[in-house]
Amino acid sequence: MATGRASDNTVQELDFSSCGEDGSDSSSDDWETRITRSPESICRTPKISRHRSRRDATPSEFPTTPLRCAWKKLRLCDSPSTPKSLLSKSALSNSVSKPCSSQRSLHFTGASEPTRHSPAPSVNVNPFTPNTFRKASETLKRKGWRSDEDDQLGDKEDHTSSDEDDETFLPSKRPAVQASMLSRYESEFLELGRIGIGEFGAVYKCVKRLDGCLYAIKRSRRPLAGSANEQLALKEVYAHAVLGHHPHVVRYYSAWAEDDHMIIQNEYCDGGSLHDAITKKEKLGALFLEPELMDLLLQVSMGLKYIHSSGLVHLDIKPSNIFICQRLPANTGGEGESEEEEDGSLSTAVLYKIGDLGHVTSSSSPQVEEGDSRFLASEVLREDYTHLPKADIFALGLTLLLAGGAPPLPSNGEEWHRLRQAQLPVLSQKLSPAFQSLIQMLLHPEPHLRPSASALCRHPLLRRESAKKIASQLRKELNVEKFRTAMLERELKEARMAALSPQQPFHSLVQQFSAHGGSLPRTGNRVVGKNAARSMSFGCPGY
Ligand SMILES: Nc1ncnc2c1ncn2[C@@H]1O[C@H](COP(=O)(O)OP(=O)(O)OP(=O)(O)O)[C@@H](O)[C@H]1O
Ligand SMILES: [Mg+2]
Repeated sequence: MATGRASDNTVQELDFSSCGEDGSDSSSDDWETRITRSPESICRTPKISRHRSRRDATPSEFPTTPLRCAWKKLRLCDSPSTPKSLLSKSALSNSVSKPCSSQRSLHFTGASEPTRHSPAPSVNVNPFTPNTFRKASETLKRKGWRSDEDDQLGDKEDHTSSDEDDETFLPSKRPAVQASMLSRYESEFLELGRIGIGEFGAVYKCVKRLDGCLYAIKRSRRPLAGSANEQLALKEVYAHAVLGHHPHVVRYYSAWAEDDHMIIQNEYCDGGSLHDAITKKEKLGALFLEPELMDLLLQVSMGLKYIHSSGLVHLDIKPSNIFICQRLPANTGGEGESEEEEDGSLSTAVLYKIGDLGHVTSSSSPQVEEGDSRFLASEVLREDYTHLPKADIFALGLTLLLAGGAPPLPSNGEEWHRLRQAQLPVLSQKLSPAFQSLIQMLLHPEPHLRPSASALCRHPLLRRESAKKIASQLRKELNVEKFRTAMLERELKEARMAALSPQQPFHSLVQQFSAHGGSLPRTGNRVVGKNAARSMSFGCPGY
């Protein structure tokens, strides 16, 4: 998997500007030749190669597949729509392949009176976004980013995909592109940089001009019409649309077709993928330790439980398809997280989310497109689909091994088979026997003997670890509260003493308390610890 900064060339050469049928494919070809394949994406079993050739088959071999028809119908470049609305709209109209006049009238800035020849829309600042991004947005606002004169903006090629983007990204300096020339992607999003490349496509970090929030926009690498790739693309969209929202599944917002490529707008996960996190730790000579592995296992099991209970299976669970969201302190006590509270993952610093639903299929009537061969359960290779959800459990077991320090997994050969015969690699850390045997169960050669995702969510070992974490979090919070109370008691005592002293005039009392950043002690309904900022200003040992 390749991550990193979007090179100047890449950004410059992307051609999203056409939404007509007759858009040239040359940009796509350039695109494809520029892409370096991820190590994960090039590992396939011979069987998968067979599937691959099926995918790359000519249109005539798939003349009337429903998916093909659906794809054609998706070729709209209209106002923002869900796939469902796209489909229903397309059923009503035959004019879908014509350049869309409605798109020309899309105006998001509100900063100036939109005209037909207005430049690219700028980006709105969302006051409700988390601090980091808001700060960046406000800085930009101060710099006059959202001015009427978009040609004052900085160079688009200055954008990178680095973490500093959140703090310092600059908007694009567009040549005098008229809004009427913009694709939906361009008119609705400001691209900040490329964040990853996979088998299916490239993923870009973008800010949506209208709501000012970050999104991960995935664009298929190859033109889809006429190839079986459209089946994969649509699978991902269908799965997302059916799945709805879950804290451990990457959230889907929208999808549309543009210039014969599928574009999917997903939640942006600021911690990147688990694969990135493992690589980063490896470089530092570190590993995911047992409590972290348990947390990972519990959280991904929750996501899988949700997917499986919806009658679907993922079939491509692996570190590069598990995404990380760093939890902001402000979120930890928020409402609307009851599901997480129930599951016990509220106390964790990171949220793991299952993404990349391109291989999802129904467990009852499966159409299997195997994922990465390194994570493939042997029964799937044998085309035994009777316990498909357990194939996800198997892949999760291997994912845990990798995070726990196992050497790289084989994509075929003797070693591949040994792993599927309960012969696990030696890890570079010692795990407790209980956890070791749980991992062994995940990788059981007999799929029906592997625990289900639901059983894993209830597993005492994982629940205990999660309870320990909650207890430690609560202990920390209790200590902070104790410290605050102690400070308030001290202030109260000092105030009482000062009040009792006959020499001290009232105004000096006021001065004394304001010097402490405090307030006069009140009789009545003082809420202890309410003014947290004041108490914390004395400095809290250990925090
Ligand atoms: N929502 C997201 N938030 C942050 N980064 C993302 C997101 N989606 C994808 N990425 C980045 O882009 C890379 C490729 O994404 P994704 O897995 O969706 O594409 P893919 O083409 O299906 O890849 P593969 O076939 O290798 O699984 C990921 O490994 C990750 O680094
Ligand atoms: Mg992927």
